[in-house]
Amino acid sequence: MDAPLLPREAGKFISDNSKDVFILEKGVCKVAEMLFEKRNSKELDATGWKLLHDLNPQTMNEASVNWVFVVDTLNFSFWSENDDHKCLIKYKGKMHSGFWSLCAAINRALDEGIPITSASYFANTTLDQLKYVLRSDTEVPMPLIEERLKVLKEAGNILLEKFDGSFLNCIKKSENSAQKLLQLVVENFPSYRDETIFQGKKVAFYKRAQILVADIWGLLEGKEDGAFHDIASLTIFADYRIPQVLVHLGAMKYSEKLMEKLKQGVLFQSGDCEEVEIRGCSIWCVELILRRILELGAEKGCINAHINSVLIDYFLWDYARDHRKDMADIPIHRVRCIYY
Ligand SMILES: Nc1nc2c(c(CN[C@H]3C=C[C@H](O)[C@@H]3O)cn2[C@@H]2O[C@H](COP(=O)(O)O)[C@@H](O)[C@H]2O)c(=O)[nH]1
Repeated sequence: MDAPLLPREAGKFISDNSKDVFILEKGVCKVAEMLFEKRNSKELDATGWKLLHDLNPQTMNEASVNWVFVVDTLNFSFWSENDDHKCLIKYKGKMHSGFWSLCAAINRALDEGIPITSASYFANTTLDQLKYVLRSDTEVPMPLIEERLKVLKEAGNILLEKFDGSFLNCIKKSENSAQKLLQLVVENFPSYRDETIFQGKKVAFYKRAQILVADIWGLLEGKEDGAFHDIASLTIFADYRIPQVLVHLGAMKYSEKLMEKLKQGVLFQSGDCEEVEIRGCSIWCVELILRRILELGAEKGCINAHINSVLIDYFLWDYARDHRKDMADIPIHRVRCIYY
């Protein structure tokens, strides 16, 4: 089959043909104005990736690059059926949930002398070793542990065979292009091929591949090997938090039928039309928010060309984290998959 629509075009196509998810222009403008006011803050700057998140590696070196690769290879499906019973991981005296529980587990393992971010180790990890590394401090384990083992070992063996065991070698082949690195990741690492069919067209979200490129950009602060001249070509990373916060902020809305299913906690399959519409409309909604931010800049004579969908994503994702209680009335869509 021919090449898929890439995330931005996929988002537009899905939004143009969506039946249960809608983008609200007034909400798009309101979110754009909120972000425009923060255009000079650390929250909308590449350095925020380290400055705002102490679990992220703070040193720009090869070990940190491989830390990002391992974390983004495992960066999926942290939600629990019951929010009162979920995997929590304690690290340096603080309890972490969701994505941050993964980072806490990786850092805890490294502190214990387990070389979990070295390809020669994680390519040959056993199920028991990975269960130990990702062990929860509650009775609820991290979801999809067997799938995590499979994708981690697969990625480790490919990294050893094709990139001499280091993701930095893959980055160097990208010649400072985010799109080239994205393609290298998707072509070489099968678990990153986040693609599906929507109304007869093949569409790609590439959520983990895009966030991997973005996190490398953040780690390296957009400098040297991380100086991607086309970083603005990436879209948001279509996960289950961004849609929730876009609906909460009034930029997107669900049909009554879909909202009812979400409230009932219906388990969707990766590729279901409602799931694809939620992910695709989220992408296109943020593209419209970005477009409005740039219009505001032009209208007010202040160019903020540095703002892109990656920084908007990071801001919205962190906003969702900080406003979890305020968003309690907006359910996430539930899918168990290795893509997000
Ligand atoms: N769109 C988007 N999705 C993101 C992230 C991140 C972590 N990125 C941080 C790391 C460095 C940067 O500083 C970011 O702050 C995880 N996820 C996704 O969210 C879900 C987990 O949610 P919860 O259960 O609440 O932890 C799951 O699908 C996971 O894949 C992001 O940034 N954007």
